[in-house]
Amino acid sequence: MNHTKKLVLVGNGMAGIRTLEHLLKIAPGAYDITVFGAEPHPNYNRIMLSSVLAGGAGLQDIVINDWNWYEENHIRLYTGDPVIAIDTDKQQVRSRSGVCVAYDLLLLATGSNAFILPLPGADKDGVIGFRDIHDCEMMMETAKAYKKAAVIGGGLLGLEAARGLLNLGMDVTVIHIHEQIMDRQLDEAASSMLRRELEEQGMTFLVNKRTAAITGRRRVEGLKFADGSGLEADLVVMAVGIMPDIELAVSAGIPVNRGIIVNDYMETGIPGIYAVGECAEHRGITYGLVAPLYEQGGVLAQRLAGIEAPGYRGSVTSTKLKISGVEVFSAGCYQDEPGTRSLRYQDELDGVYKKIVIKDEQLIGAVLFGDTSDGAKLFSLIKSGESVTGREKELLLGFNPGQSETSGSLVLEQMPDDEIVCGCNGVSKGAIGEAVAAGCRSLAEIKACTKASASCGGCKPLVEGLLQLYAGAETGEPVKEGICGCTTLDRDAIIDGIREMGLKSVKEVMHVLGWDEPEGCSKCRPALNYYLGMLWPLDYVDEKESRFTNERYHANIQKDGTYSVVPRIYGGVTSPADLKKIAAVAEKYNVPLVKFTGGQRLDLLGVKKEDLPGIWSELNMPSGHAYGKTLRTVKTCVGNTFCRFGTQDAMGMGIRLEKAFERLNAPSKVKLAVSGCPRNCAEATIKDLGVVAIDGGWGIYVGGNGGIKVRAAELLCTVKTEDEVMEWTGAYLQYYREQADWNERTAHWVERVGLESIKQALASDETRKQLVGRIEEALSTATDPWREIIEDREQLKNFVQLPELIQ
Ligand SMILES: Cc1cc2nc3c(=O)[nH]c(=O)nc-3n(C[C@H](O)[C@H](O)[C@H](O)COP(=O)(O)OP(=O)(O)OC[C@H]3O[C@@H](n4cnc5c(N)ncnc54)[C@H](O)[C@@H]3O)c2cc1C
Ligand SMILES: NC(=O)c1ccc[n+]([C@@H]2O[C@H](COP(=O)([O-])OP(=O)(O)OC[C@H]3O[C@@H](n4cnc5c(N)ncnc54)[C@H](O)[C@@H]3O)[C@@H](O)[C@H]2O)c1
Ligand code: SF4
Ligand code: FES
Repeated sequence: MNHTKKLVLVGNGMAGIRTLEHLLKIAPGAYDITVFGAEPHPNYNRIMLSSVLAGGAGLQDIVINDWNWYEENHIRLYTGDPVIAIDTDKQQVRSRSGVCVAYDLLLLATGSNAFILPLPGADKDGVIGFRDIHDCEMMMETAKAYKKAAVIGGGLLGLEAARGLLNLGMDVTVIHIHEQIMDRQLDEAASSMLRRELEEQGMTFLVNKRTAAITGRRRVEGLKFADGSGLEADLVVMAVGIMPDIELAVSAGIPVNRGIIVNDYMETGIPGIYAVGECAEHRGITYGLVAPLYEQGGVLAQRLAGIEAPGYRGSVTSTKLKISGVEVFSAGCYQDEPGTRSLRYQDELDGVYKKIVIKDEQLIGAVLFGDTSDGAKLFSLIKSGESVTGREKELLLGFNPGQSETSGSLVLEQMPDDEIVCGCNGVSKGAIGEAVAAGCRSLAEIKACTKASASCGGCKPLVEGLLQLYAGAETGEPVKEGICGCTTLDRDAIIDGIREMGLKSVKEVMHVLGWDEPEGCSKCRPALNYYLGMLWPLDYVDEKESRFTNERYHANIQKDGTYSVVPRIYGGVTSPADLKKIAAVAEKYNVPLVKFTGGQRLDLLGVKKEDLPGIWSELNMPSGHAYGKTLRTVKTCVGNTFCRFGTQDAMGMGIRLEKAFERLNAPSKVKLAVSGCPRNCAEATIKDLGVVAIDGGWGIYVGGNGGIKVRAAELLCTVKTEDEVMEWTGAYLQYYREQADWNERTAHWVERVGLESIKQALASDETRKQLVGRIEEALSTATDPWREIIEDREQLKNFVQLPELIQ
């Protein structure tokens, strides 16, 4: 007689199977297990459906446990056969096909259903939710025959669906009921930045819109809105939230509210029946993300294994939007509320926004846009609840291992071993440590071994940090990692690949070098665009779509959506004629603010996009490139032309440098300055390259920065003549162009590689001449972008309606 207890799991999804995985580990053979799944598939990673739709993964890639797994673990599996009744007295379940199975313990993990708005016409063909493989396949089929997609709901799911449909070649409109998209995860600033970015990717948004009806005959033809307007659509995807699937529980008399009510041990109101996952309601909360569901699964597995352990207390959640090219992270309480203190950092140039919310000395929430690399560490701090007093700056501006006692590496070191690092796949810090101990030495190997970072990718920085912590220290060498989550190749490998295989476009690089994400992301696309331009200066045609907004519009976008215009003023030396032109333009276009910049330039702020070409044309001055990864300004003092202390002509030197290197395409922005004596009024020693006059010559200083982390420039060399200044500057800048990572400022680069190595590289006359030759070649193809746009009707269309074109 078999005394093994019978466990029946209803729901072959992520939470239920995760619970079984745990249970099999801690109590192998304890139960005779049967699983019923309504879908005709083995257990798969639902999260990855977004990647499947977007073309980043195939259905075969998202299976978590294949058919063999069930067999190997002696699990009886019924797929495509939902349980339709539970007899709680007889303790047995019955499936749609009539299979009856008795249980000692029953586990409900039925997940959720997509919420379909009960609108007139919601039953038409072409109206679907986005929840399972079937929905995904249906969208992919529809995209082959139809063009216009409408996604109702601008939340995580709606936006990921919209991105996928764009990749499938459809025109996509997202209809959102509120003003701000992702209003459940983001504050106003981050939401606006996200919307702008997605609009640039090709999405159209209709906000503050309430859908009233779906029109068409058998198949959907359009939407009608409550305000009387309408939209044509061949496909409507509803992504307005989810409803826990409690139908079966209700029919069995199990107590429910929004979800199936459970206690801290996932027990329902009926003894012997448990619920886990999205269908379960714990302390009044139902969850819609896997991390908390995996936590529930862990607690339940221990309960089923008879292990005494603390119960489930509820979870703080974090989310990351899985759209390549967009970095968005949100965790905990992200809105300002009474008793909370919010700190914000915004960098309009690089499109970065960060906000942290503090209450009673603890970090309780964070929103990151543009740079989410600290997301996982902030999330870890939110969960730990430790005091963050005095660490606000570090939290907001970024963890920097080795900088302080409270640095990022310390956060990782102090993290308990059982803390989950990868929420999507339930991988703990300890498991990463074990993988490294077993020989994993790259993110790809850790991914293959543990599945950490294989889904949303939000944990990649944390996994990389742990890899560095465990393997970096052991080997004494930094671990080489991919330039972003789309590839495992580092910069050097990519550059070698491009060179050796003669690759000539961003797409080709991603294809030939085996990118995981076929479209790349906001990190790798501009980096590849830069590397290709640097390697093939004469042939490569710059890919505008791989550049950031500011570089595409050749103006700095401001927080209210207007732009700023900074004409080039060489060396900061202007003339009455230029000043008159600037004043006339500012008056004519009602420019709200005219301001001197820190680099001695005049900035016209608050300009509307459609006025840009007109202003550029009437200024008739070159672009000051105040927006790009290029030479920005050469600041000068008056030097010996007027100043009684001056020993050299600082203005002349500065103007010569600026005229030689303007329009230079660089890994990051480059600022120069020239001072006429060591009093250094032009602050040359906090610039990327500063030239300071000394008696009978010049000192050239490099690697300075006056930004977030002030760094004093270091002396590269002293020279006698202006020509030598030109040669050393050219050689140094070209060496930086060739060696630095994309987006790496000179200060970081010099710190990383060490000044000595740069001095050595530039020591020989011959090498310097070659470097100068190459920089001149690169500069020979540079044109003035403002003029180029004014003279190109195609490009002008991005700014103004054709009838208004400036000739
Ligand atoms: C496109 C998409 C992207 C997502 N991205 C993320 C993300 O990036 N990060 C994140 O954390 N979360 C994400 N989620 C949410 C995440 O997938 C869910 O939270 C998770 O899958 C829920 O797990 P579950 O086991 O509770 O439910 P499910 O995975 O839905 O599993 C429930 C299963 O039970 C089956 N079932 C229902 N009733 C019965 C029955 N009577 N008999 C038998 N079987 C039944 C269902 O068919 C289903 O297969 C995403 C969801 C979608 C749809
Ligand atoms: N990257 C991720 O973490 C990820 C990705 C996809 C899905 N998910 C999860 O899947 C579940 C479903 O996602 P979701 O985005 O549908 O849910 P959601 O509740 O997060 O968002 C739904 C959005 O639809 C909007 N909305 C509601 N009614 C509307 C209407 N009538 N018209 C237009 N907009 C309306 C809401 O304001 C909300 O912003 C969630 O639990 C989500 O967390 C997570
Ligand atoms: S740096 Fe020297 S030369 Fe230049 S303004 Fe100052 S004192 Fe005069
Ligand atoms: S947290 Fe999503 S893949 Fe790790």
